[in-house]
Amino acid sequence: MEKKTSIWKLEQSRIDNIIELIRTKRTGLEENTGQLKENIIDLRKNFWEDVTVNIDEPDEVIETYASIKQQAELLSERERSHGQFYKSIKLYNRLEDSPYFARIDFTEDGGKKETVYIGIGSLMDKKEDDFLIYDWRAPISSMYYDYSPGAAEYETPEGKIKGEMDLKRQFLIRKGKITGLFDTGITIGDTLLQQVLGGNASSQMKSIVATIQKEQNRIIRYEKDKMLVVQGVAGSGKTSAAMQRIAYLLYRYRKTIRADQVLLFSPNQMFISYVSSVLPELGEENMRQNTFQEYAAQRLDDEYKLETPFEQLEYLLTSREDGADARIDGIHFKAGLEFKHLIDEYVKELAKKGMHFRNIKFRGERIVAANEINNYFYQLDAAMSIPNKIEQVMEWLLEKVKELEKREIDKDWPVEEAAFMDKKDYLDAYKSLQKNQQFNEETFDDYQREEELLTRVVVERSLRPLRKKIKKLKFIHLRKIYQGLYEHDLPFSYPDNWKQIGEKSIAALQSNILYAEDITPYLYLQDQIEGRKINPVIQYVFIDEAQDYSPFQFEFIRQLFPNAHFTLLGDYNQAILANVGESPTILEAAGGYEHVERMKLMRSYRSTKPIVEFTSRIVPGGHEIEAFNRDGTLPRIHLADSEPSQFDQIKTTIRERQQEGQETIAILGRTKEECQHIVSSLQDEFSPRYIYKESQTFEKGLMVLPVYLAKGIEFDSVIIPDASAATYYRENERKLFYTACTRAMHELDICYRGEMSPFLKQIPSELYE
Ligand SMILES: Nc1ncnc2c1ncn2[C@@H]1O[C@H](COP(=O)(O)OP(=O)(O)OP(=O)(O)O)[C@@H](O)[C@H]1O
Repeated sequence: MEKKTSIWKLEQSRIDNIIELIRTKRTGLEENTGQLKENIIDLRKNFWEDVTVNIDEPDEVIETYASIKQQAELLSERERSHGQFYKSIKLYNRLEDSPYFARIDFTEDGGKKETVYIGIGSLMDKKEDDFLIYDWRAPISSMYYDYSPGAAEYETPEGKIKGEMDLKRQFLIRKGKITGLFDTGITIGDTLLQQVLGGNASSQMKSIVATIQKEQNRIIRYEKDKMLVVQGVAGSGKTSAAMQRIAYLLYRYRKTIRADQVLLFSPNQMFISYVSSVLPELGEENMRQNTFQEYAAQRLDDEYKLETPFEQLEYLLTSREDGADARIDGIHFKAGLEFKHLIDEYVKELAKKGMHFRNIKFRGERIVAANEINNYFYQLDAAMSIPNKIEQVMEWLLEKVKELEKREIDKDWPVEEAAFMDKKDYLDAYKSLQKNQQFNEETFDDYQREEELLTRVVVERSLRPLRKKIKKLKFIHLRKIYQGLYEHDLPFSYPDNWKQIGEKSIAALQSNILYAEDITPYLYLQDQIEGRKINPVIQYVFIDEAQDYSPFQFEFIRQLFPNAHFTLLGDYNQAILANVGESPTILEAAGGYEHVERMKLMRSYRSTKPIVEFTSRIVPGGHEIEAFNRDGTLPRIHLADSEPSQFDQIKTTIRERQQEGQETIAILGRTKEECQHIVSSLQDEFSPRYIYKESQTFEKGLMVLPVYLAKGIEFDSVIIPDASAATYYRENERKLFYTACTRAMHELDICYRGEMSPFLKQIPSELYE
């Protein structure tokens, strides 16, 4: 005890010294930042005074250019330093509160013992000679995550460093004071991890730097192959590892990669806001985040209403209409790469025949007929690619518009419209004429000339939207071309009910709805015709919940980012979207690519041991799932004999959980309809928050939401309102049920009526109450 106290005091006094140094450094920096800011303002104000502008002689032009460039470089260098200072100040503020979370003592073979303190950022001593704190991402820090005391090693750019680690200590420091100190043995302090995981759910994901596990650290620091595929069980820290990996990459390649060159594909909007605080907490800027849906919507310019994958799932969970089977078959077929090959074949056909174009109209009159465009297109050199031909068509149409412009100027309508021009438009037109030096004060009263020039402006303006449309290639009738896919008989093995599949899609398209399963193929076809849109800037793409992306969709994304490294994370047991059907998910199928590294995460950290033991029985192969050793109560299954008593049961459960202090309680319904029903029956007493749209964020308290919106998120307590055999019985909903149950961190309650779902029947009764 005596020893511990003295260690504690010693460590605290080191922290006190460090905090003092942090404060001194920060004050110095703040003074410098202030000066720098003034300096930047001055530079901006006097930018033109400090450059020599002279453009009369060619030599002087070069000199002027050099002078401007030099001045601009100076300014941007100062601005960069300012950004850097600002970042350092923010880091000091965080370090002042909690300078580090770990210490390791390491003796390199043949070297001296080194004491390494690890925190979220690094700190040098006064003389800037030695590290007082190492960044958790520094090579030496990796030993903290990878080894227990004993022989240890770490990689550096110069090679492996081996030695002996004889102390591994963890700290909990808040407001500069040690509140916990543990010397750890075999794994990274179970004590600390126990404490962290025992806390309440938060509406924002937290960083896990202090307790990253060895298997997670491999993912975070992986650098070799272009593609990393992680299959991890529910709650194994996939998303957490992904976020730490981004922070790691931004540090490791800080000279070459910026945060906006990293893109994370997220399952929904709620998830986007859930993870958005992790990187700022670590002192990094957020990466770009997008849902695939958002990306598609941007590309399609609001031409269609896009069905979301969640609406598609709702349809499948609830639809009993005729033709639903055809749609399901269509969803599965269109998810596969075979459909992509089919489109490739179709495009080859289109090079010969079958394109569709739209009439070009102006003021209700047809200027160029669709078949004229068609003829022009097909008389172009057959060796040219379709996108090249399209470009030629565009140029040709723009020429036609020019001719049209000349004709329209002589008509009456522009004169009439010019007369009704409002004052502002009139002045704008006048100014633009003056700018083009077609006009001056003396000639302005020349009425005829004024009229002529104004009509020209009127015509040019009226033609602007048409020109824009042509440049955006809107003369291609993509919908019809896409529909043509169902009409052609290409040498391919179509599903038997291809015709019915086509009818469903076409009916939707004609009402301007693009089904979720048609979005990727539609965009892909568009790219083949208009030319592929690629993004060469993005260096790292992360796909979370990757099990829900179809192989076609993944291939499409891969081609979109030709220079990127990919990290895919997911769990095939949570493949709840209809894309995949019974086929392997991309986590399993990504094997077709070269240079892929695969990793597995088998241990679940989110839920208590009893919950993991229970939920792992729901899915095949679940015996391989390991639970982190965190105690808790057994899940409870509640039987009711009628609907009212089932609701009473739910209410009692809510009250109990609230009394226990569970802050975030989620009732996860199978469909929206079920959720609405629950919300209305709980309204009077509990006023739960109903989350039905992915754009909503979640907060602490009691909420009701469909399972698919809870993807990737967690709650202190989860209540499954109805797990009767009449509700959950279809085999293809097993994963949905599993996903629902694995959202629980501390408590899981399942209600049912009559017979229990077959997914529950197989669970040994000693695993629940
Ligand atoms: N090393 C760790 N230290 C502390 N907490 C951890 C660690 N690993 C995971 N966790 C916690 O476990 C929970 C689950 O993590 P995360 O959401 O990253 O898992 P996931 O594999 O993405 O889950 P799912 O597939 O079920 O959505 C989170 O609360 C996370 O903070």
